Amino acid sequence: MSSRTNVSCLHEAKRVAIFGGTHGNEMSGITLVNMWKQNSAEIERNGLLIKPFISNPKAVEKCTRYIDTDLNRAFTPENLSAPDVEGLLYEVQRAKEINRMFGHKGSSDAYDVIFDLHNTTSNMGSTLILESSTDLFNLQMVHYIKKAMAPHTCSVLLNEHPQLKYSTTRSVAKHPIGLEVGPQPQGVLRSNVFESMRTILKHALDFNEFFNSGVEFPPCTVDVFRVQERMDYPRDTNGNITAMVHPHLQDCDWEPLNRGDPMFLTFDGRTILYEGANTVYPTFINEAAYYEKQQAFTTTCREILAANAIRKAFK
Ligand SMILES: CC(=O)N[C@@H](CC(=O)O)C(=O)O
Ligand SMILES: [Zn+2]
Repeated sequence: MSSRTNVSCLHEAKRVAIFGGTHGNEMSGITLVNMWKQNSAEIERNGLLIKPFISNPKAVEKCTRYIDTDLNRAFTPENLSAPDVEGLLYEVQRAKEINRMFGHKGSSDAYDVIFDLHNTTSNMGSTLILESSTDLFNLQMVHYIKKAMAPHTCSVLLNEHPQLKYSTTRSVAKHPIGLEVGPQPQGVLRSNVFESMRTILKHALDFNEFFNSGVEFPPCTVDVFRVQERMDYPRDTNGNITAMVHPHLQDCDWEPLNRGDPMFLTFDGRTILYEGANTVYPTFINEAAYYEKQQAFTTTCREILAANAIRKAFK
């Protein structure tokens, strides 16, 4: 036992998976994972069992986001407990398989960490996605990664919203963490995006190795962007889109959007302004995969999270 009371002692995090191809057209994660499946030297760390894994191989083969339904929304209690009958949607079947291999979700047998590698068509740069503001291990990890990446920025998106949170593939693990790097078109590999993702993952694995070796991480704070609201495109009565993201907003992910700022440009040249009372920080602006989800961008607010000091509990 530590003589200090302010250090949280956490269970060691030994089993770590790296998922690529949760969406079959996001090429950086797919390429990195396939590379590491062939030669894992780069991702090996002392005291860690690391498994690179293609999560939606059929979608990867077709270079499409999904076959029947979005795998990264499929890890609901209903899907995971559905009986194994013929005719299940491919991704529901796959979610059940992944839950058996890396879960079970919510149980003590689950993998410790799943890094899920994604690309966005939005100009978000390097982003880490968290699902909980109270996961000390993940908060300390993103703090470590942000520091290691400096002077390059690495934003943290906190998706903890009661209605907007979704049942991700990584949610099977005790410590789920998403990596979202852009801009990169679907089906395209860009070297800068590929290299950023590779560097973030290197730092993430280093953190994990240090933690398991017994290193103590001091208290820290993390600047995050907390998911607030989904904004849809303007539509006509038939549901067809009538406007585009305004040129002043396009590519301005993470930059403040104030009341009265341009938001959309209609096809007939009219500007639609943002009318919310508070300043928000938009992200996933004009993400290609979100047209089908009726989402032009996500608004977030800034928040500073504090994390206790942590170290591994001695057995
Ligand atoms: C563009 C994209 O696929 N983004 C991911 C974000 C995440 O992993 O939470 C998704 O919607 O599933
Ligand atoms: Zn994705």
